[in-house]
Amino acid sequence: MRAGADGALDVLHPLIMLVRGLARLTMLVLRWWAKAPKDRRGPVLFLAAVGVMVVGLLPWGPAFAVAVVVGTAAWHGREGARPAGGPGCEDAENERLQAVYEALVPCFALRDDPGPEPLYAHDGAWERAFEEVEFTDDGRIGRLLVRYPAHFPDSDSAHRLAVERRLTTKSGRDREYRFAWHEERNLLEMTVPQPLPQGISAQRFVTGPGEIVLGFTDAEAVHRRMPVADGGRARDVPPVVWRTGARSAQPHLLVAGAPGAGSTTLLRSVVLQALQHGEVLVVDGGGSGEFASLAGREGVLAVETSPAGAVASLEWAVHETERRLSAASRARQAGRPVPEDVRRPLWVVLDRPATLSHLARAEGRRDPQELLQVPLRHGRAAQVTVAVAEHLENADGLARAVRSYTRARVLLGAASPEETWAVLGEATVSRPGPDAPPGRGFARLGAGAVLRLQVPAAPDPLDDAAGEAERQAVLALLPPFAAAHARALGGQAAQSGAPDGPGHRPGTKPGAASQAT
Ligand SMILES: Nc1ncnc2c1ncn2[C@@H]1O[C@H](COP(=O)(O)OP(=O)(O)OP(=O)(O)O)[C@@H](O)[C@H]1O
Repeated sequence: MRAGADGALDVLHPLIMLVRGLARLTMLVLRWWAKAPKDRRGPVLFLAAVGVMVVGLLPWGPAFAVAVVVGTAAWHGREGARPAGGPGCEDAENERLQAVYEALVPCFALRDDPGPEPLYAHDGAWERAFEEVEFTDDGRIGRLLVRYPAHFPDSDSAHRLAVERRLTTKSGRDREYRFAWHEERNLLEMTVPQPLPQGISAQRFVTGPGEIVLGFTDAEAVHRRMPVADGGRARDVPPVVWRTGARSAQPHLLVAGAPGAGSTTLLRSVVLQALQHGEVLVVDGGGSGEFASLAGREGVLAVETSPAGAVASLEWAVHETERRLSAASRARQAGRPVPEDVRRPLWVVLDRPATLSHLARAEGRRDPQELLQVPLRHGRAAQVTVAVAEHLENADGLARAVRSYTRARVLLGAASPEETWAVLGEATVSRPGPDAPPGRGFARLGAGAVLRLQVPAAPDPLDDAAGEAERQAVLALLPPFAAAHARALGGQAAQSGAPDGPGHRPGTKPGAASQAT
């Protein structure tokens, strides 16, 4: 019985294909008709009638015309119905698109539009407004190119956000969307982006001096490709590279994130890269010991976890910044090259400083964040880079200087459009989906585009719960322990006239001491 039905279907297949193609062609014509302005319909109808007459008068014209129609219908009907569909599929798609259109009417329609046929009206058809539409295999909108009226204030982010919100709601909130506003053509493109490169571990990235890989982004968002090792395989991925140093327009970094979204991991990844060419002073305000693996390593000046230690180390960083500035200025005046110890990058890395400031105030001490003002303000010229990470919910505990001078920004995890605006200076309704892994978010360097970001995995190597391969990757990047380093640092600081290195404990390794407490 079943074999018989299959046989009949095989015999009827060309006919089914033709009928399907004819139905699709008819839909195309009807859609065009609904979409076309009234004043264009008449002339086109007239031209079509003339064409039919001319073809009818030619000797082989009708036969040729039938052959063209059959061929076109066969071509259009060659692909079967999509899984979501069958005959009802197009109806369902039309319904979805009409719902999206209706949702956009309040944003785009003018109350007393003088035009005879406004693009957006409550009884309007989506066909006129949506230039291109693509559906995914499961019947959901995958891409939409929306034409909007010229009066829409597309440079106003609140208006843009309202449109993006409605599009997201009507297209399904459980997915991430990317919006591209083409202001010069009054077009808005909504796409569902491909997943970002994931699971890439910390490693020696192929970068130039002063370049730090924050993570990886969409292929179409950046031109650069970077070879990385991913689970034993080499692949090229599009990186988000932050340029630091004297020529950088964004010399300092602020990472804000939901708890557990991976901001500490990003700082650790930054420190591992910074240690390749410079020295790092770490202040761990969370006090959870997540930077303990760095203590005592070559190039790590201190790992402070207490308000007292943080204040002492940051006071040293202030003096060191000033020393570098005056040494560089003296060298330039004398026509000498800037000394090597002034050109060597110094990093001041703070995780959760708001907590530390709170504790310092409670203990009647100086707020450690106050001391960041000098490195933030003058660090660029002194090769001093500041990187700060804070939980979104504590972002109001960040000092003004931190908020003003950190122009490289990263936002990790779920955030409201308002929080996104506060961190990135641009609101977007798009957010990592519910299944997004930690380390997913957005990056913005200065006034550049907001880029989706996946941070490489760089877990605390002392964390037993982390994956073995990722922990080993971090351990392989850690510099060796430096027993003599603290003594050298004390001597160098004494020579330069600055206080005795971070923590003011001459001859000791302040980071190791303070981490141990
Ligand atoms: N980019 C990443 N890739 C893989 N795992 C990650 C990534 N970022 C973070 N993780 C994992 O997610 C967990 C939380 O990370 P992390 O401690 O960095 O987040 P956090 O935002 O600093 O959290 P907290 O609220 O504890 O301060 C850890 O187990 C970490 O290994």
